[in-house]
Amino acid sequence: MQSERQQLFRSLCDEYIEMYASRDNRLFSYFSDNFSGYAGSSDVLITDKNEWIKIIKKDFAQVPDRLHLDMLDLSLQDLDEDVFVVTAFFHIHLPFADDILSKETARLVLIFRRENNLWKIVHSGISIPYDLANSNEVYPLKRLEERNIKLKQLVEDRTHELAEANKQLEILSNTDTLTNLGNRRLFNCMLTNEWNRSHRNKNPLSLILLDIDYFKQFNDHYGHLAGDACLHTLAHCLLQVGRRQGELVARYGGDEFVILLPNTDKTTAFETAQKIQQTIISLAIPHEKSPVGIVTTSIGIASLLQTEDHPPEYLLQQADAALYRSKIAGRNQIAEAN
Ligand SMILES: Nc1nc2c(ncn2[C@@H]2O[C@H](COP(=O)(O)OP(=O)(O)OP(=O)(O)O)[C@@H](O)[C@H]2O)c(=O)[nH]1
Repeated sequence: MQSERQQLFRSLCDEYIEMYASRDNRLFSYFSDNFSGYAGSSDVLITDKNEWIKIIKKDFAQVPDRLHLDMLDLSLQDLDEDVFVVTAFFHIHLPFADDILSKETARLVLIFRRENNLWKIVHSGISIPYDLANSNEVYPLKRLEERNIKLKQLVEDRTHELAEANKQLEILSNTDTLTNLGNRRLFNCMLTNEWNRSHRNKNPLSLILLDIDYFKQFNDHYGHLAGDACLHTLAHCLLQVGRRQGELVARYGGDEFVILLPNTDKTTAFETAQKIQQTIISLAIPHEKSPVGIVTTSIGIASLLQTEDHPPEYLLQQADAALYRSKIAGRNQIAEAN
C-alpha cells in the first residue's frame, strides 16, 4: 500500500501532467526560482525560470489544443525529506493525426523540492527523440509532417511491392514450370468457373484430353532432356492450334495436356482435336520406339450440354474414359465420350 507521502508525490505529478496536457498557464507557478531544465531533446540547459516559461508558452502556442498523454510507466524516488524525483514514460498524442510522435516513448524527469512548504520543480528534463533546437519548435511538427509523408509513401511502396509479389506468386502457383502452360491447379479452377458460366448461359462446354503415345519409351531411348524438349514443343503447338479466345491449354501432369473449350459443342471440339493431332503429326518429331516412327498423341473428348445435370468433374471423367478408349484402340486416335 502506498504511503501518504507517495500519494502526495503521485498527485503532484498527476496535477503537473494534467496542466501540461491541458495547456494550462497555471503550470508556470510550479517552477522554482532556482529552476534548471532541458527542453524537448535539446541538450542546452536552461537555467533561467523566465526563459523556461517562454519555451512552455511557445509549446502551448504551437499546439494550443489539449494533448493526450498515455502513461506507460512512472517511478517515484523519495530522495530526501524535501526532495523527490519523478520519472515518467509516456506517449504523446497530439490533437491531430500523427503516426510518429504518438508511437515514440517520451521520458520526463522532474525533481521536486519543498521550498517554504510548497513543492516546486527545480529541474525538468523531457526527452522526445527528435532534435528540436534547430527549428526552434517544441514539437517537431514540420519534421513530423515530412516523416508522415515519407512513411505513407513507404507504406504505399511496400503495399504495391507486396501486391506485385502476390501476383507473381499467384502466376507461379498456376504455371507449369517446364512448359509455361497453366498447371492442373489452374485447370481445376477454370473448369469450375467455366462449368458455372456455361450452366448460367446454357452453353455447351467441351474438353480435350491429350496424352503422348509411348512417351516412356521416348524418354528411355532419347533421354529425359529430349523428353522435356518434346513436351515443350507440344505445349507450344497446343497453344498455337488449341487456344482461341477464352480457351485454356494446361499441362494436366506428366505427358498429359488438357484444352478447355467454353461455348463449344462436340462437333467443333472434334474438329479442333483433329487439327491438333494433324499439326503434331506434321511436326514429325522422330520417335524410333513408336510403330509410326514419330511422336503421336491419343485424344479423348467430352462435351456437356448444360441441360445435363452433372458436376464439373464429370466432364474430366468422360474425357479420361474416351482417352483410354483411344489408347486401347491403337493410339494416335481421337475418341469421343459416349
Ligand atoms: N522428360 C520428361 N518425362 C516425363 C515428365 N513427366 C512425366 N514424364 C514421363 O512420361 C512417361 C509417361 O509414361 P506412361 O504413363 O507409361 O505413358 P506412355 O509411355 O506414354 O504410354 P502410353 O500413354 O500408354 O502410350 C513416364 O516415363 C514419365 O517419367 C517430364 O516432365 N519430363
